[in-house]
Amino acid sequence: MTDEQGKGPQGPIRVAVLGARGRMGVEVCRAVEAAADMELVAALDQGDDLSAAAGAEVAVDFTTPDVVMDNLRWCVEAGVHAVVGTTGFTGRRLDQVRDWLAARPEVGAVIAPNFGIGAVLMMQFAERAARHFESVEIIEQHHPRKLDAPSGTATHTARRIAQARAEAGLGPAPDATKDEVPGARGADIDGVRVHAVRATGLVAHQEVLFGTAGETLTIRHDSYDRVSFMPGVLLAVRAVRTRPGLTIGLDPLLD
Ligand SMILES: NC(=O)c1ccc[n+]([C@@H]2O[C@H](COP(=O)([O-])OP(=O)(O)OC[C@H]3O[C@@H](n4cnc5c(N)ncnc54)[C@H](O)[C@@H]3O)[C@@H](O)[C@H]2O)c1
Ligand SMILES: O=C(O)C1=N[C@H](C(=O)O)CCC1
Repeated sequence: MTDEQGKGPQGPIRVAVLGARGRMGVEVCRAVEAAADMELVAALDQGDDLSAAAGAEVAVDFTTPDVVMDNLRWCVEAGVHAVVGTTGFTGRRLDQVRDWLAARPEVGAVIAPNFGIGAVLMMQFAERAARHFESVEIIEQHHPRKLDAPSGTATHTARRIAQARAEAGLGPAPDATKDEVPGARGADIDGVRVHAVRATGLVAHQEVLFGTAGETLTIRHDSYDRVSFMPGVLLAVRAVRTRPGLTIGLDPLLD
């Protein structure tokens, strides 16, 4: 239940942003400040003391893969719910987060490789199509200042496709390549080839190309502006307080 300003019975949701001076952090600060039911209580970046986020109910992390685990550990131990968009989450990292959360069962964390609603649907559509096609490859395209390749979204998509193919009893996609310049066939993520393109002018884009006898299917998503991620981030901030434990991806929040 909310009042006329959209605030809950205990006032606005107190939000801290980690990575606040980054490309995503700036946009998240703007979105939180514009949301009637939220209050930005800390905007922190490299070198700032995390204890300034102790008064927050929810911390949103868009930092870098090398620091996100320390931030997340701090949040869980401090009892601050976490919404994490930073990439670099391997299965081992997710297990580690589950362990931390097990010790603080009232705390929630949402970790999503992509907060764009269209991107979430693109991944769902790709997972659904995966069982019907012999071949699949992913082409992701991003701005050249991105630190990681392939993208978190592409890695997550590849893992979901690989799982769907395995459940459908599909073997490896056909590929006669014998003579290869290293990298020409992309990265192998659970048996799915992923090609990473970096170019000025791009923001975040992905194509999933499926093929079978006589036909192909291309599923494509484009983020032209980082505002595209904000509805998903705000949705997660609102939801995480009542979702203890680990939530991976935005899918369960959309349903
Ligand atoms: N999940 C999504 O929807 C989504 C969307 C866009 C980007 N991303 C990911 O978010 C991350 C950030 O992307 P970006 O383009 O904003 O990068 P960026 O380099 O512009 O921003 C990262 C910010 O984190 C800061 N930082 C570094 N160490 C820190 C620390 N210890 N504490 C606090 N801040 C620290 C940096 O100074 C910088 O300002 C990347 O991993 C990217 O892949 C995810
Ligand atoms: O700009 C980035 O960096 C992005 N990172 C995420 C990823 O790696 O999938 C989401 C899209 C934008």
